[in-house]
Amino acid sequence: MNMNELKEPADNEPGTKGPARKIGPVILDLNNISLSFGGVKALTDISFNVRRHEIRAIIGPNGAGKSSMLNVINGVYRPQQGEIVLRGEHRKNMDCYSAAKAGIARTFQNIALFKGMTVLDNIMTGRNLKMKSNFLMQALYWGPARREEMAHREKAEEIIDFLEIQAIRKTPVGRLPYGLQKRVELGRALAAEPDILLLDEPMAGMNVEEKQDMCRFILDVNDQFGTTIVLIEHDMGVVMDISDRVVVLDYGKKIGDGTPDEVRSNQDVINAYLGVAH
Ligand SMILES: Nc1ncnc2c1ncn2[C@@H]1O[C@H](COP(=O)(O)OP(=O)(O)OP(=O)(O)O)[C@@H](O)[C@H]1O
Repeated sequence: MNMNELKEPADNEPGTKGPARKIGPVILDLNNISLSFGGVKALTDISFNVRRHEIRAIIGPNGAGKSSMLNVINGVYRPQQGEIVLRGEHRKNMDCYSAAKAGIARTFQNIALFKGMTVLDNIMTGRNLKMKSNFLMQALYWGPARREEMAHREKAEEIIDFLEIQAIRKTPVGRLPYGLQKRVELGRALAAEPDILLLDEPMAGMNVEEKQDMCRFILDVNDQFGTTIVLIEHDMGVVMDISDRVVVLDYGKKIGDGTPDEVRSNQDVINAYLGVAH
């Protein structure tokens, strides 16, 4: 079977996570994306789509181009070729600000939090784009600014409850173990109330128990908030368990695309993971 001739999943067909979940229409389309850094071709003519409410994994060996792909989606990198279609709107180039405004949030491979600030304050930074009052109003903590701040804090507290981190809400992030810092980073991304959440190796460096917790939170975010999730993950067990569809990159090229079962039995994918010479 040719993995590139991917069958579009119908609502709730096997491979989706359960009867309550509805995979919707395509929300994000990446068409013929190519990206180079000088002589290094990070991505070559990559096309795939993401459907509303789905959990879409990007996998591949080290250096395959996975992080570059996320960076293209949220406008950190501008591809030399190709285009992004977000909710039917063609965007030749995406920048970070417009991606965030369009409801795309992300976490990073290496934790990017303010280590000296508390969990609550770090999560509050995720509300930045939603804040309407200007710096002076906030500094004076005046009228509408005060009401607005309270509403944002309430939202941050809701996220803290959701992620079960009430006990550490006042703890500086730098003092927390790695697994909890990753959870706080997820919290900060959720604070932006994203429509599409990009997770770059959310379980890297975690022990088994921490991975199980993170899997549960990712599935809950997807179920309860309906958030579309695009994740890079090296743990194949996790990828195969929680993803609806998986795209596989190798040396910047797409070598597979399909349900976990389809990808698992794709010979090109098996070769890439076994290190068969090109
Ligand atoms: N900013 C950059 N400048 C130069 N080369 C880069 C840059 N970012 C990525 N690359 C190169 O692009 C290629 C793809 O890198 P990328 O980080 O996207 O791969 P990856 O699949 O995420 O790898 P890993 O699993 O190791 O994180 C690699 O050859 C990498 O060295």
